[in-house]
Amino acid sequence: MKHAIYQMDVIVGKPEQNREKVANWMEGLANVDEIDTIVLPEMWNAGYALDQLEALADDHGKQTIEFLSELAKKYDVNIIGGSVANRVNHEIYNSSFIVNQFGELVYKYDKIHLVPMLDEPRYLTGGKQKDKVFELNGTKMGVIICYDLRFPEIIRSLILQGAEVIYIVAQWPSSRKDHWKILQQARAIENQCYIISANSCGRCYNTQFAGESLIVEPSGEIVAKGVTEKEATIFAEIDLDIVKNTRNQIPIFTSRVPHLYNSES
Ligand SMILES: O=C(O)CCC(=O)C(=O)O
Repeated sequence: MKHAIYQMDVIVGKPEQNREKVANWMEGLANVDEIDTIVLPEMWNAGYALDQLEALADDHGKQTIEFLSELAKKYDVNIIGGSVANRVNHEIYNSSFIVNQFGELVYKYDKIHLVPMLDEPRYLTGGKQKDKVFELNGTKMGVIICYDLRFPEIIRSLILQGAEVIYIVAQWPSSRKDHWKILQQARAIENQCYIISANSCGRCYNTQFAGESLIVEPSGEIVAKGVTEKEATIFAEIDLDIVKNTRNQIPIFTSRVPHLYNSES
């Protein structure tokens, strides 16, 4: 599966301009015909304009779904739609929409873990649905959003549902970029899966975002990486046989002893 990741400099508070940016980026992808899946970063519609989300959030994700569906059909690609501010009645979620190459919505995920350091719980509502895998081109996959990366339980849960690829969409700050890289490598190694991340770059108020979107193999090796703090497109092909081979060589999933893990505590 060939991927193109958009390490986007999101324009804060300007959903219309950001949609235009994404559409132009896709138009400019020279080899879009060969790409199976594209990946966008977190909150790419409004950025972290948290105090303006009442006005900026997409109502029931309608505009986002329509926009992504059109792009998916036009370019015949699956879209891991990053995440957007999404208003559902009186609540605003940080939601990821996944659309297949036929323009069909295959999954929606609302960010479960909200970030206290950013005051997210004041402006957003945390997801209430249990995490689930989705399928693209016959492969089971999962998606999580930024701070979720700090909770290994959520990725393990997706892996135990059969995921071989985990997407992480983020606006991760430069100040903690070591965590960004190390946590992704650790999650790839311990779950023997691909980790594919799209981070933003640029600034929002006083925060600089790291860029450095990654594709990490099940061995933990980084096979593609975006530049630091600048816009970029990262191309990489993943080989799912590597997941199977890694799981055969070090069979951690048959060595697990779950009845001895006090996982609810
Ligand atoms: O966990 C972190 O250090 C960054 C999290 C974050 O910025 C986010 O979830 O948007």
